[in-house]
Amino acid sequence: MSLFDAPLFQDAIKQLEDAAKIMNLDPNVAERLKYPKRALQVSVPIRLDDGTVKTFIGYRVQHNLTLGPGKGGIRYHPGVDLSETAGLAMLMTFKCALVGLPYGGAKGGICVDPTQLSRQELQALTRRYATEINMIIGPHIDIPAPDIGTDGQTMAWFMDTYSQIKGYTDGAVVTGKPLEIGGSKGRAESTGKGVAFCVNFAAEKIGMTINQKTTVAIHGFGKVGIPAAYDLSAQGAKIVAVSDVSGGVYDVNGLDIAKCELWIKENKVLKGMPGTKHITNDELFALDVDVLIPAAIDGVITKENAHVVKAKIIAEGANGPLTKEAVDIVTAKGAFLIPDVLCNAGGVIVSYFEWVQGLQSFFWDLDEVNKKLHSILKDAFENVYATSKEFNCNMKSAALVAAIRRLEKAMKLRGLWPS
Ligand SMILES: NC(=O)C1=CN([C@@H]2O[C@H](COP(=O)(O)OP(=O)(O)OC[C@H]3O[C@@H](n4cnc5c(N)ncnc54)[C@H](OP(=O)(O)O)[C@@H]3O)[C@@H](O)[C@H]2O)C=CC1
Ligand SMILES: O=C(O)CCC(=O)C(=O)O
Repeated sequence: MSLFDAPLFQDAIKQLEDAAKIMNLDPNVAERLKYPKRALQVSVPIRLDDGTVKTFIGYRVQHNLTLGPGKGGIRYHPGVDLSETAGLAMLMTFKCALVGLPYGGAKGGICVDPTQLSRQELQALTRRYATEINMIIGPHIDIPAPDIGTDGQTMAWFMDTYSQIKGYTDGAVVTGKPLEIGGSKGRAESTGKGVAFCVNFAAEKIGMTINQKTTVAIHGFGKVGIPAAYDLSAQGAKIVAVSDVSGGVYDVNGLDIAKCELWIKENKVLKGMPGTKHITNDELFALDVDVLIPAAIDGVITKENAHVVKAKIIAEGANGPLTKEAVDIVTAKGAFLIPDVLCNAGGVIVSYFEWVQGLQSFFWDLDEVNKKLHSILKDAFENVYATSKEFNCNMKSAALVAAIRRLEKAMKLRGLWPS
């Protein structure tokens, strides 16, 4: 697999080219943005509980560092490869630029199924990976965070390993840490909360109010899907379906989210939850709901199934859940699409708050975190919406245009690209 092969990377390039055309972007800037600045592949050998040694392959890619240190999650998933990681790093560049954070874009990951490893093996994997990529990370170089298959515990092991190498405790090297070791209030729920904020902003634009009549389906019931479900159901919306790899559970009267969360904690998968109807993930996409939130993995809505989507608002909680062709189909049908780099930016925004708080050793209360999150997302949403009107394009293209505008100015001021 080359750097350019993954569908997500190719899709990111297509989005970039599309935005470049719309905004008549300087071709030198477009050319520079097509390539990651730096990509590191590492071997991560660990001793398994049975005494054998197994080697996993890990990556850290920094796409563009014009605006500041690299920022982006670490993914543990069997689908991780260099090209997908590079595509995700590119999306992080656009996301951070769009919401005005002083960060560049980066992403990392290991090709592994974390559910097949014990806690001890996961700790060994994380510590060895942190050691192997140590040379290109740091609080002012590149700051990882959780993504699919990783969590606060992963960040704690990562931060501890980095601190051991440095010889002093340095929490600002990662975000998404548990509160006890310098995490921020609100980070764990921030991505899902941001998705719920964006759904409300979009609803307002199309004259919809989120209330007891609103129906919602959520694909992916993890760190993004769960808090989004809680926030929207707290507003009265009926979450009629949620899903994981085993498929979905459906209740026309609305699911009890706390019960779903408890069920998954005890049974690992949603399938079989009493009092609900089992549906497939494909059936979930086709539900006649007001809001569809794909919050699992990329490339799940394509030109093959986009035509079955009926939702009025599609909120991209995941990175790249709709391919470019799918975005064109659903927006042509009149759906309001909230693009990933805006919709799921709540996570990196509160990561930024965590980093700032950690560097200052001065921590904020939850209300302050959530107010600041709302304010940044609202401004970014209005900017993307206004850009979509200015260029007569969909929200996906508008988000990239708005992000690249900011980035282009910074690139030219710094003179970091060949003129
Ligand atoms: N966490 C964060 O702060 C941020 C995450 N994101 C993006 O959001 C998405 C989800 O991340 P996150 O919630 O952290 O990940 P998690 O690992 O916490 O949850 C992922 C969820 O998606 C489900 N899932 C995985 N593969 C499939 C599939 N093929 N079909 C259906 N469901 C599937 C998982 O099911 P199961 O548990 O059964 O595997 C799980 O419910 C990713 O695209 C990520 O990049 C974006 C911004 C920030
Ligand atoms: O919180 C962060 O730093 C990054 C989160 C992330 O990986 C993402 O937004 O896709």
